[in-house]
Amino acid sequence: MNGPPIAPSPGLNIIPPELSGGAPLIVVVMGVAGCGKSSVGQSLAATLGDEFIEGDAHHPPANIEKMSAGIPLTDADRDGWLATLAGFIAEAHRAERGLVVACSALKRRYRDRLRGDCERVVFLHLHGDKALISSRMGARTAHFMPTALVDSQFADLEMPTADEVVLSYEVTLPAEAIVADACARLTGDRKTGDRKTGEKSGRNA
Ligand SMILES: Nc1ncnc2c1ncn2[C@@H]1O[C@H](COP(=O)(O)OP(=O)(O)O)[C@@H](O)[C@H]1O
Ligand SMILES: O=C(O)[C@H](O)[C@@H](O)[C@H](O)[C@H](O)COP(=O)(O)O
Repeated sequence: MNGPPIAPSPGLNIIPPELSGGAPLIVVVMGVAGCGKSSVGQSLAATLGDEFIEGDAHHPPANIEKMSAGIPLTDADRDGWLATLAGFIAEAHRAERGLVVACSALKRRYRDRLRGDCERVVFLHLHGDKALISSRMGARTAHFMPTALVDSQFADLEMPTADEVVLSYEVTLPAEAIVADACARLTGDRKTGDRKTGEKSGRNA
């Protein structure tokens, strides 16, 4: 594997033993716009054989219009969107299915909302330098999110802490390295590839 080695941050990157070996986990790939949620999330879901849900596809049109116009979302704007994604997570949890969701989940209370009482939820936080993330956002074509919103994204970000179940990666790492390391930590002694492949539902349309 190329790229810098993966060094877990203290207290993070540990999947509690009670989550290893049981039903597949539900992963929320989180972080500010442009950090790599969609790229890493899609690839992780494909590797695990789980369904992938693109959170952006579930914003109401008013939220997309607001962000496109360079106006940051408020807690109220995010409320219904988080409820929708929390519903998908609860459904996967009930069915004991694995699931990967790309969702910024910037604030602690948003993450608590997404998790609800589903104990199999793990957050995968992609974090990095504002300048690097801005340049990746700027290089992206055909995306509604303007680089102008990067400051508000960082202002809203509440870094996950060790009392949350979090895998944390620097965005300087290649996406393939992040996926390989996360996959190994998430599956523990479970094997990937022998699970039923998640349906690619219309949720991402
Ligand atoms: N680990 C990485 N290394 C280099 N480029 C990356 C990495 N992850 C994502 N990218 C690129 O950065 C840009 C933003 O990634 P994207 O997945 O759209 O982020 P997000 O979904 O968080 O907004 C894309 O052009 C993507 O190809
Ligand atoms: O809560 C928010 O402010 C948004 O959800 C935001 O964080 C999210 O990242 C956008 O939907 C942009 O989409 P990308 O993350 O794909 O740039």
